[in-house]
Amino acid sequence: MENGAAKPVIVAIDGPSGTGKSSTSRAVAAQLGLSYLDTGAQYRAITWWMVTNGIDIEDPSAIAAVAGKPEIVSGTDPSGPTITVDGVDVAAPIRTQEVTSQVSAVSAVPEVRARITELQRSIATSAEHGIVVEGRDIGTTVLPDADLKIFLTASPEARAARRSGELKGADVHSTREALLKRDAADSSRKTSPLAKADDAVEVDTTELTLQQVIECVVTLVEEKRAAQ
Ligand SMILES: Nc1ncnc2c1ncn2[C@@H]1O[C@H](COP(=O)(O)OP(=O)(O)O)[C@@H](O)[C@H]1O
Ligand SMILES: Nc1ccn([C@@H]2O[C@H](COP(=O)(O)OP(=O)(O)O)[C@@H](O)[C@H]2O)c(=O)n1
Repeated sequence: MENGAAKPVIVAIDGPSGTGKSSTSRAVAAQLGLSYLDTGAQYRAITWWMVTNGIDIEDPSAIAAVAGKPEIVSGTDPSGPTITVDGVDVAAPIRTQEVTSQVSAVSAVPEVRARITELQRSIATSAEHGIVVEGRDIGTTVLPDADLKIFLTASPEARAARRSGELKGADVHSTREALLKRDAADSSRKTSPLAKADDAVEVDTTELTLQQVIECVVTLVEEKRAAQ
């Protein structure tokens, strides 16, 4: 747009675990003055609530029955994203092994996805300057009309090495197995599985530095904006 504020731009970044979605999305949003939404944190938050309230994670109908109860609020400033459940800051507890190992089961429940998807759409449409939203089904289901869709990939070895680097003391082999198990569950669920949208740009980050991935995505966003 000439002589005015740029039209809000919506960027969807999807891909499996450890491909660099969070780090890339945050940096791109910060660099371009956009909001940032980590949708995985929302699924982790609802999982944390289920675990904390003693809901049987093996029972999808028990999860479905209470999916509407917790109030999840996401702060979308890329320099300090936040997440609360019923007013409690859960940024740390949602990263525990306990939550990580249960999140795929909770996020496969259609009532959970419907609730969280609605929340994601309302956050995305109210972002004044635009937003980078990262997850598994953003380009396919949550925001199919996003201005730009990116699908990040990397070899399982690279992803496991990155993740075990973060989790001090975790060995690469067991991290790789856990990560592949979660990918398989996320890719095979019936409702809105992890998938590349037909019109997404695929970026294999195996041999790229984080900085190179960020630059690549920033360039793609700028090209889109220039063409609008
Ligand atoms: N291209 C890259 N090269 C090396 N390390 C990376 C790269 N991209 C991300 N990382 C690191 O890998 C880890 C996982 O990245 P993250 O952004 O959390 O991935 P995701 O959100 O896809 O699970 C982080 O420690 C991050 O700094
Ligand atoms: N859009 C999304 C985002 C995450 N998720 C679920 O939430 C889990 C945690 O996502 P995450 O982005 O925090 O995962 P990692 O950063 O550990 O890869 C995934 O394994 C999925 O089960 C989802 O189903 N849909």
